[in-house]
Amino acid sequence: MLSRKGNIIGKAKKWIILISFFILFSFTWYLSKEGKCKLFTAYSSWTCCSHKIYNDVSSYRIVYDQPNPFRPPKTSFMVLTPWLAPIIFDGIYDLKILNAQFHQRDVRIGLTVFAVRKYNIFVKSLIETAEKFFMAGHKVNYYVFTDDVSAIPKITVKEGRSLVILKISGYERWQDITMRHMQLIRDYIDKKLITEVDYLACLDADMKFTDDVEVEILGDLFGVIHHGYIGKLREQFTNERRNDSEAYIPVDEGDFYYTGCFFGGSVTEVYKLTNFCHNAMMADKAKNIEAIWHDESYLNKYFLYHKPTKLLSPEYAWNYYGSSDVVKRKKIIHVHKDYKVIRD
Ligand SMILES: CC(=O)N[C@H]1[C@@H](OP(=O)(O)OP(=O)(O)OC[C@H]2O[C@@H](n3ccc(=O)[nH]c3=O)[C@H](O)[C@@H]2O)O[C@H](CO)[C@H](O)[C@@H]1O
Ligand SMILES: [Mn+2]
Repeated sequence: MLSRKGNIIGKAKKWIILISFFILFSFTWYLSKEGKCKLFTAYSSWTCCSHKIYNDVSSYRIVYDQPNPFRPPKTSFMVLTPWLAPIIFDGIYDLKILNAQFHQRDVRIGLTVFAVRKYNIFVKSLIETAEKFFMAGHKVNYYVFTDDVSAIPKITVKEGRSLVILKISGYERWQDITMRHMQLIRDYIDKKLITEVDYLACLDADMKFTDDVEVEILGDLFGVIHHGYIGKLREQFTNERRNDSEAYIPVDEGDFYYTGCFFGGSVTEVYKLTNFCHNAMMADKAKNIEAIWHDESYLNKYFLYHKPTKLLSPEYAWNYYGSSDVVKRKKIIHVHKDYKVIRD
């Protein structure tokens, strides 16, 4: 009798445990669906949104933290210019939202790099780090312009991405090499890129990616605030000050000083920018003038009167040594180089 009773209790216990598990599982499933439990929503949003290309809004949903209007994400530096362009710092955006938006549009992104003469040594680490950190999960084409195709090593890129090597004739002077990339980008947009990509990012060769650089940078027109001039007065900017140059900027004008090593935007806006810079350089050349910082000076002139719609913080073009209170994550850095040797 006793053993039978014990048997019944044992069976009941098993059922109770089984039913409890079932209830617990259903409850957590419900929470994950409703976005009420972080652990499960993190898992479900990762499985549904990471690195896939979606065009149909109804086929997925994204779950993310609600923005808190009383908790601005950054208070130590301006994140909105007076012309209402965001200044992109780590922590002010949610990539889940941005990736979903850009995947919906199935965007194609081009990255141009010029590697002429000795600068081809930078290409391998630039592309390899880009494969790790640049626009993960999106369609990317790299365009490497070089005078020596055979010097560019074979680099395998991930599915959905391609590496295009383009032969160009180099220039004697390094100043001409760096300045002429405006013309070459402009002409190649006209010839090919206008139908191949939606956005174009133009980067110096002597750089490498050290952290994620994703769709947060994309917009109609973007420029990067030069790390050396972040808190400087406009009269301290190294703009061109000769008023007969097309790059001339008076001392009482200027918002930020932008670096020449990284800029971009929609392919049509980059066309306008490169066209302006090239024409301005040619007009100056006819007057026997070369702006103080070459293409960077013309770029600063363009950005003064065609203001970028997104400004990237110096996280996106940091030097290989120093640190800063403002910049927490260095996403792209300059590679150390011996100027005399490399430009020789
Ligand atoms: C961070 C920064 O302020 N960058 C600017 C500064 O950079 P840098 O001093 O970093 O100039 P740089 O030597 O990197 O030259 C600019 C780019 O031109 C290409 N190149 C140059 C020389 C050469 O022999 N072969 C070659 O391919 C290459 O892509 C290189 O990255 O000054 C340059 C000209 O004054 C440009 O304005 C740069 O954008
Ligand atoms: Mn450089």
